[in-house]
Formats: sequence, structure tokens, C-alpha cells
Amino acid sequence: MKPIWIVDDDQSIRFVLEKALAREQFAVRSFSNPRDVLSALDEEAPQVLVSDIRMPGGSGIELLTKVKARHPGLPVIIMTAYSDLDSAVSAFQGGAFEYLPKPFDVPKAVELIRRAVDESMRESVIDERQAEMPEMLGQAPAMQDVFRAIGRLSQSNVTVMITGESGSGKELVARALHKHSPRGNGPFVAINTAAIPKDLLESELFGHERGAFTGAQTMRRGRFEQADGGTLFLDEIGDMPFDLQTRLLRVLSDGQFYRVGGHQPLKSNVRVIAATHQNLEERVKQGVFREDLFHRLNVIRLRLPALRERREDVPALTRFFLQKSAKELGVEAKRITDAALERLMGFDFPGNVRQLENVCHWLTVMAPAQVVEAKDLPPELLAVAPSVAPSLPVASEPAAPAALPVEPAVSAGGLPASLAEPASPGGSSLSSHGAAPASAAEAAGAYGGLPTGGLSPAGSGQAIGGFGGLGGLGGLPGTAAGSGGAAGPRPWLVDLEREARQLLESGSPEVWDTLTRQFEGQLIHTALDITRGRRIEAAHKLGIGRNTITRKIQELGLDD
Ligand SMILES: Nc1ncnc2c1ncn2[C@@H]1O[C@H](COP(=O)(O)OP(=O)(O)OP(=O)(O)O)[C@@H](O)[C@H]1O
Repeated sequence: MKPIWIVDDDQSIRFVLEKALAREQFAVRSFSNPRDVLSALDEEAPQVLVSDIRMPGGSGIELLTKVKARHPGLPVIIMTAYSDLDSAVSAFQGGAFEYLPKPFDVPKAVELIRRAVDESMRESVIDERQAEMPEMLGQAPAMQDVFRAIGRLSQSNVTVMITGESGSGKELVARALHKHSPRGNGPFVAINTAAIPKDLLESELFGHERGAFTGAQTMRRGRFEQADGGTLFLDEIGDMPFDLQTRLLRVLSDGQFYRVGGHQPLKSNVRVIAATHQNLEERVKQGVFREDLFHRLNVIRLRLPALRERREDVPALTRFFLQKSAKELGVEAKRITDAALERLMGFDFPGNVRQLENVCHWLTVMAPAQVVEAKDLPPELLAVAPSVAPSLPVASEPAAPAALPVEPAVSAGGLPASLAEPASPGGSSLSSHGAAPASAAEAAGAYGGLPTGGLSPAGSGQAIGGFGGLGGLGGLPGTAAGSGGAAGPRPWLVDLEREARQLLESGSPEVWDTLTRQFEGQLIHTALDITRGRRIEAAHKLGIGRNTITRKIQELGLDD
């Protein structure tokens, strides 16, 4: 764990906190002014920053703003006098984790710091988990087929070949296959054979002994050894040099290999998943890919559709990536108009999902307003005439991102032949597993929850404005909504209308504010209930920032 940083010009405060935190086994570093903190930040970052609000060398609020720009996820606690409430409020607006009124009770201060530490640790764990297995969206039938195939393959250790254009999600699928396999707790090791120079590839794959070649000063384990007990993902397998193909074939046949310069045969228990954007049959015909290796790898083949073959997924992916980019950059997520989405859906995306992800990142940084309009799209995209003009499926918009089927569902049914076809006798064993596809509805329902876009935590007007629009709140747990596209308004909207009518007709003041508070309170309450009080997770599920949820909980008095 990184140290706690304390910034205060008052030496006695620093002393008291240092001692109290040291007693609790926290490492502490103290500063007497914000300037020193900023220069220390060039070298390292703390776990939590605790800062006074008024200091000779600059204000704590300014420091907070600067720190947040560099480390959006870092919890900052601002110490302030009771009398200084305005400053405390601006601290929250600047994204402080909490404020600590002075004079403070030392155990309470320590407890607050501990809570900030816990939250930041939990967030990094969540982030790691997400890094391991990012969310995978797809409502298009072709993607639902892929999810079904993943579910179907989940009890199996069979070799899989994933084909699809660059950026279509092959690695994501490989990770999902690994995660949902019996070896899901083992390592997932990926290697892109096209990205590594030919001379180094062999030692990357199989490792080398000390002194095996100039520069090999220590023994190094290769990816096969690293992946022992797990999955080795061989990306761009079509580009593997011919002589290495022979070595790879040998490992796949008898499980044995030698480190470069080594004489001791090694064994590694590895499941291989390979991927390529090339036509391997063609490469075999050209004599650049070994036919026997092709058959060995091609036991089950999964074909990932290009994004232009599943344009209906573009809106949900766009909202998802806008949220993701905003989170990474520590800003509010941008929303996007239907017209802009239609324009995006008409684009062919030669770089597939990766390209759309980059576009969303660009929009988060470059689009001039909070709501992205068609004219704000990147110039290279606007320069191309849409190849189709699809109309946006507003009513049937998915309420929540579909996620991978977590469990292999059990019912009859096989993999679509085009999608996952046993290409050699080895594949036939699969059909005996009896694990069968999860339905699209189950896959979506397993994660439930709110739409990734549309809810603006800052602007209550915008949040309410989203009710009848894209996505709506169909996935809100505990409501009867969610069927999407059913005739008539959803039951809770009918209730809302009745309540609004009653308040308006009776001349109640601040109707907007009252209802918005109830709406937000209910959302947060439900999310906290689902996450058993874990705020960061609740914020994540709601698609709002950690600071926003903390502020809202305070404002709405949900603390106790
Ligand atoms: N269905 C999806 N839902 C969400 N994100 C996706 C989806 N498909 C792809 N992505 C994202 O798009 C990016 C590219 O995906 P990935 O690296 O898996 O593609 P790839 O086909 O392996 O690319 P390459 O062939 O260039 O290696 C990643 O950031 C991935 O998380």
C-alpha cells in the first residue's frame, strides 16, 4: 500500500496525524505546503491525500483540483473549520472524498482515512478485475451466438481458433473462454506473434537459459511456462514464422518443449486459444502455414462478426465507451443524440469495435458540449458518406449491456454450425458435454441494471428528460419494466405521472426538486442495497462517479 500524505502548515496537526496513523501501521508522508505535494506527485502518488484548506503556499481546494486532474481516482480528504462550510461545499464539487471538520477527534479522523484507504483499495481491485475481463456487449443475433458458444464451451478445455477482423473483439472472447473454463483461476497469457520480431519470438514462447545467446544474462521462462495451468492466447497466429510453427506443433502434440539453449525437456499444462484475422486455409494453400498445425488449432472455430455486420450494437457500445472514457479521464460522461448515433451506425468501421472505442475517447476529450451531436463526430468519419442509413431502434434499445453468459445454461441445442464448428474429430467430444447456450434474455438478465448512458447525475433535468427516451430505465431492478417496446407506459411511469399531477395540481412548491430527490434517492438506495452498501460498486453500476454518489448521499441525507 502507498503512504498517506498529509498537507498542513500547522506542525501540530501533522504531528498528531502522523503518530495516530503510524500506530495503525499506515506509512505517512507529511508536507507543509501544496507546492511540495505537487512536485512529489511527479515521482509517486499516495494512497490517500489529507489536506488542510487554508495554507500560506496555496489553498487546499486548488491543490484538490490539480491533484484530481492528475489522479482522478485518488481519495482526497479536506480538513476545514466548521465555519468554513462554503469551502467544504466547493471541496465536494472539486471531487473530495470527504471533509474533516477542525478541530477533530483523532480516532474519527483515523477512521475516515481508513475508510478512504479501503475504498481506494477496493476500487483498484475492481479495476484489476475489470482489466482482466472487460465487459462485453452485444445484442445483435450474431453476438448472441458468440455468447452462446462461449457458454457452451465453458466446461471444455478444447483448443479454439477465433477468427475475425482486427479490433472485432477476439482477445475479449479468448479471455471470456478462459475465465469461464475450468482453468479460469489460472493465468491467461497473451502473445501477439505478429508484434514480436522473429528472432525473439522463440525465446518469448519457450524461454531461454542463461547465456543461450548474447544478452541472455539470466534464465527466462517463456509464455508456455508462464501459462502453466491456464490459457495461452496466440494472437495473429497466421503470422507465425514457419520454423516456429513446427516447434509449436510439437508442443501441442506431446506437451514438451525446451527453453532456447536448454537440454532439459519441460512440460506445461496449457490450453491454447489462437486467433487470426487472416484466411488460414488460404495461407495453407500458399504454403506459408503448416496444414497439420492448422488442423491441430482449428478444433473449434469461432467467427466474430465485423461491427458493420452488427450495426444494431453501435448505440449500446457507444454509450458504454463514452462512460468508460469519462471514468478513465475523471469527467462526467457525455451523452449522444439519436442523430449522431444514426450517423455512427451508418459508418463501416474498418477498425471495428476498437475504432468505435477510439472515436468515443476522442469525443470525450474533443466534443465541445456535454451532448454529442452529429456535427461533433470526428472529421474523418464525417467525410465518409454513410453506407447505410439505419433507423435507430429506439423502443427496442437494450436496457442494459448484455454480458457474457456467466454460467453455461443447460438445455438442448448446439452451436450454430457457421459459428463454432468441430473441424476435426477432436471437436466432437464437445457435443457430449450437454452444456448448452444461455438464451439472449438470460445473458442480458444475468447482469440487469441500469443503462450505461442517459442518466446525468449532475443535471436532474436531463436525468428526468431521459425517461421516455433511449433505453429508459427498463433494467431497473424491482420494476415491472424491462420488456421494452410493450404497449403503454411502464407502470412506474404511470405512478410518477399520478404523483406529479397531484403535486402540480395542489400547487406544491418545487415539484421538480422534490421528485428528482426521490428518484435519485431511490436509485442510490437500490444500488447500495444490491452492492451491500459498497459505494464505489454502486456508483459503477449506476454509471456515475464515486464523488457524485458520495455527494448525493450527503445531499439526500442517505447517510444513515
Ligand atoms: N463486444 C464488445 N463489447 C465491449 N468491448 C469490446 C467488444 N468487442 C471488442 N471490444 C473492445 O474493443 C477493443 C478491441 O478488442 P480486441 O483487442 O479483443 O480485438 P481483437 O479482435 O483481438 O483485435 P486484434 O485483431 O487487433 O488483436 C478492446 O478494447 C475490447 O475491450
